[in-house]
Amino acid sequence: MLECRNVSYDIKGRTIVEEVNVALAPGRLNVVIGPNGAGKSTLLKLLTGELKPSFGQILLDGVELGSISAASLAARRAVVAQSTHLSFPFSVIEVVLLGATVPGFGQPSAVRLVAAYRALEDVGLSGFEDRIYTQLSGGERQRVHVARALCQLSSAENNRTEAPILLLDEPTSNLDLMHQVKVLNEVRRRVAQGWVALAVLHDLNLAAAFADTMILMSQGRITAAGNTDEVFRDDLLSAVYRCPVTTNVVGKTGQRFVLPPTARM
Ligand SMILES: Nc1ncnc2c1ncn2[C@@H]1O[C@H](COP(=O)(O)OP(=O)(O)OP(=O)(O)O)[C@@H](O)[C@H]1O
Repeated sequence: MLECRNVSYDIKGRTIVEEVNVALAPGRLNVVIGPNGAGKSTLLKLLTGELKPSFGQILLDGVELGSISAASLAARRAVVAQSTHLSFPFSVIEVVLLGATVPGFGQPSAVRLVAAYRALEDVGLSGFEDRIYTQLSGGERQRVHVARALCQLSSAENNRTEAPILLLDEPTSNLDLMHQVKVLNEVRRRVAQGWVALAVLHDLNLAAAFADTMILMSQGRITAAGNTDEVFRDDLLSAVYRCPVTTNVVGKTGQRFVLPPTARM
């Protein structure tokens, strides 16, 4: 269980995450939505340990995140950041293996290599192993980073007793529809195996299709959290996004969706 207890984060005299309480349990895909500047990435960085809360606590299985060693944390949780710049001409397989070369893993390299090939297959990049990362398209690069995170957690799998934790900041922002679905299906597959997962997504319909729990952020606070029906309310979304939102339900599946206002005018 990864938990935020009454967490606030201040920078330059401004509170950008305020009194957030979240408990991420294994076996559920948590999706954070909200407008630009709502504090989503900051919350994710607090959950990764990259930022330290100004107030409150981030706990991993009851232990303060800041007191866990970098190596233990790396064996347990993987992060896909909103943007990652790599300027060296690494090959794709080298980038994916970066995720599994954290000191202390103690795994034979063959295990890591198999995990890396599998992760690339999972994100639709089989055959890209020897391509140069800097020469890939934006969507291909993004999928390499998802593969790196999956490889990191799979490589550490053998000596694991606790649930792996996957934290993703807009992992599908550059992906076409098929790859959005592919990547989120792979995340869901891990969630079904008991992983803890949280993804920040901007696409509300993608969020509704894949989330077990939606967390709606606005102005640094959690405005609503729950299943899609609880969060996808016209009044709530219209107020938070400052734009008239009407939600609908797909007849056959009952799945909620949002149309951009212009599409209905
Ligand atoms: N290092 C920083 N210094 C000053 N302000 C910051 C810093 N990091 C974030 N902020 C501000 O905090 C607010 C929240 O930023 P954050 O990146 O968490 O938003 P977000 O919800 O992820 O937005 P987006 O959807 O645009 O990615 C923004 O107003 C941002 O400008």
